[in-house]
Amino acid sequence: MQDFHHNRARDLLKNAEEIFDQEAVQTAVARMAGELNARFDHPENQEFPLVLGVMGGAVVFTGNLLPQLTFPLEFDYIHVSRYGDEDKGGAVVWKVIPRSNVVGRTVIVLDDILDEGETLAHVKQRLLDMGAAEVILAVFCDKAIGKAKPVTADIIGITIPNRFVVGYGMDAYGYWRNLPGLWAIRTEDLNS
Ligand SMILES: O=P(O)(O)OC[C@H]1O[C@H](OP(=O)(O)OP(=O)(O)O)[C@H](O)[C@@H]1O
Ligand code: HPA
Repeated sequence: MQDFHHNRARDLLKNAEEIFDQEAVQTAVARMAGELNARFDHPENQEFPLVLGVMGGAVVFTGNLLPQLTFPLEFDYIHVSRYGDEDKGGAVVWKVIPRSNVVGRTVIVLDDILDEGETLAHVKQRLLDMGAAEVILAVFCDKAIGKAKPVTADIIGITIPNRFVVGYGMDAYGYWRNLPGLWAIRTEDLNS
């Protein structure tokens, strides 16, 4: 069983193409931190935003970005999944819902990828329905899918081509969230 997954993961990566290396990723994240600091790190800005990481894909992005933010904030997480171990999205499934600490707050939502936009549209609406004062969507990558999305991100790290990617928190079939760069999976290696 373990060797099946080990070999399948290695085969996927063998045929994949690195589209953004670690340095490019880190440069993009530093720029995003700068954009957030430019808005929130002022003595006259007395906000105390709530930063919400969308688990599990945002775990790496969140861990990199947070120490680069220089203003007072509270951190929490939510857990939503739409892809599971597939390469096509389905219904949005909530695993950990937002808490009452969102009420009246400026909420900065961190996610790894805006693909079809269903997940973050759902997340944003839920936060607003719960009473968040403002929701800022910060996504590490925005996939150019060639059609309109139900939501747009306020802060974007990189725009990626319309390909299924792994790395920097993103997975295919559970594999390769741990890669420091971004790799596009070969179409023939996808299930759908
Ligand atoms: O814009 P969308 O098409 O809705 O896709 C984006 C979402 O898909 C991924 O989550 P996934 O459901 O794979 O769960 P994961 O975070 O555990 O990988 C990713 O982390 C985003 O939250
Ligand atoms: O391209 C992707 N890769 C990994 N996870 C994803 N979730 C939505 N799109 C993607």
